[in-house]
Amino acid sequence: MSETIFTKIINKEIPAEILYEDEISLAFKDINPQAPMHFLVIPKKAIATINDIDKCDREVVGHLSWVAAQILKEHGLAEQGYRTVMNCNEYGGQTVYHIHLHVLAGKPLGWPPY
Ligand SMILES: CCNC(=O)OC[C@H]1O[C@@H](n2cnc3c(=O)[nH]c(N)nc32)[C@H](O)[C@@H]1O
Repeated sequence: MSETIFTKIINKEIPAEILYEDEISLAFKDINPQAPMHFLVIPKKAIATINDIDKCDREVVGHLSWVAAQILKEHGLAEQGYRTVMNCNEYGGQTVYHIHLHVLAGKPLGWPPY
């Protein structure tokens, strides 16, 4: 698996504002927030894109949404609503090739998201 900057965050080699961590996932604030609350939830396994999710990864990918909801509930932001986004490759605007669930909350979000 190719290393990305997220590997360094997982290994605590570079700092991040961590919101949640367990043996298979990590959640941390996005460095360039696009909403009042904008964080990322990533698997500790370095899966490059959605296209690279193996059948054996399904549970950890679903776990990312559960983690997102737990964090938002803790912050009182779950009931009002929020958006989760996972971008894939160039057209999806993916810039870090380690899958990550964007979680945007804290304000009404427009649609479509482009
Ligand atoms: C642009 C959407 N496509 C995408 O691939 O998002 C990647 C997301 O990762 C964020 N990011 C990049 N480097 C870092 C970093 O060192 N630290 C943190 N805490 N976030 C980072 C970036 O702001 C973007 O929202």
